[in-house]
Amino acid sequence: MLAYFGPQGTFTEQAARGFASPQQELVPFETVPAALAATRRGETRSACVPVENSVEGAVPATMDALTEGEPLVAVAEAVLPVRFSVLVRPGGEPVRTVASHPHALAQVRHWLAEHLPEAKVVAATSTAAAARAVLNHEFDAAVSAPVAVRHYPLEVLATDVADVRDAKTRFLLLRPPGELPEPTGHDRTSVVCTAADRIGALSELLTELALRGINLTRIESRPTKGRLGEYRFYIDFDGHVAEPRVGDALAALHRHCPHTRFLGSYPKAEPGGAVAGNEEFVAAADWVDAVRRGQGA
Ligand SMILES: O=C(O)C(=O)Cc1ccccc1
Repeated sequence: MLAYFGPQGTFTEQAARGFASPQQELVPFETVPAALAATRRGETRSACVPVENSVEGAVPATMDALTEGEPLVAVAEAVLPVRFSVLVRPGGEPVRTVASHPHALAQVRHWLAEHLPEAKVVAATSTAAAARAVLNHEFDAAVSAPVAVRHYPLEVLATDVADVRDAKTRFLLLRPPGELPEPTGHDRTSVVCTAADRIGALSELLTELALRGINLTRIESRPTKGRLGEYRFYIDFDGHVAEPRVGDALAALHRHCPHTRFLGSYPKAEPGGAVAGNEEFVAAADWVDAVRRGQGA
């Protein structure tokens, strides 16, 4: 079974369908933490959740849920284009309220100001929860994934709605720690580190990556929810933990931040990124191994 951030008809369901095997059952959960909790309890084999959007940035619920509770690791990622449909009840009632997930609302602000300027904008737990609420007469319109109209008998007021063309959302497939995906040569590694509150702490972490020719693909900070000014850093970079230099960099991050949590090494959904040769790092590690065995100098 595969848990996903639902209900039926979310963008996350579309991503989950891409991850699922044909016979695998998909189970919707109302929130990201609930989907992850089901996987932590072993009720589902994996969970699919959104992690970041090219326009609105990180999904805080996912970041927090990945650091709190038992560890989960990403084994795959998917990147989906995001275009919205605006759904209403059949009958042409005036639209006084419009609801959606905050990430969706942030991506259609200009469209709403132009086409529904009088409507009050309300946050919902997901785009599909907003569609369901429209059906239940709680709101008049929902900004939803185009597939939502297949699950909820609503009418399409507008399609292809997006302030920014080519917006994309990245999703992760998460499992309890176990066997890691094999390295493919175009992988990403994700970690979260709680940096010490002292001068240069973050720059030391980033330098460990730079020194090894490792390309940073994302860095986000979130408060630890403890002391004001204490942060966790979510760091994504190119490479797989099985590669000597990536393993080496992770060990260095752990030396700087004993509270480093490994969030996975998995194939990148889209090729690209700065590529630095791995060969010299492999050759150097082999040389050290030979020295240790007394067979090199
Ligand atoms: O609410 C959904 O449909 C989700 O899957 C989260 C989301 C919201 C907005 C853009 C992409 C994903």
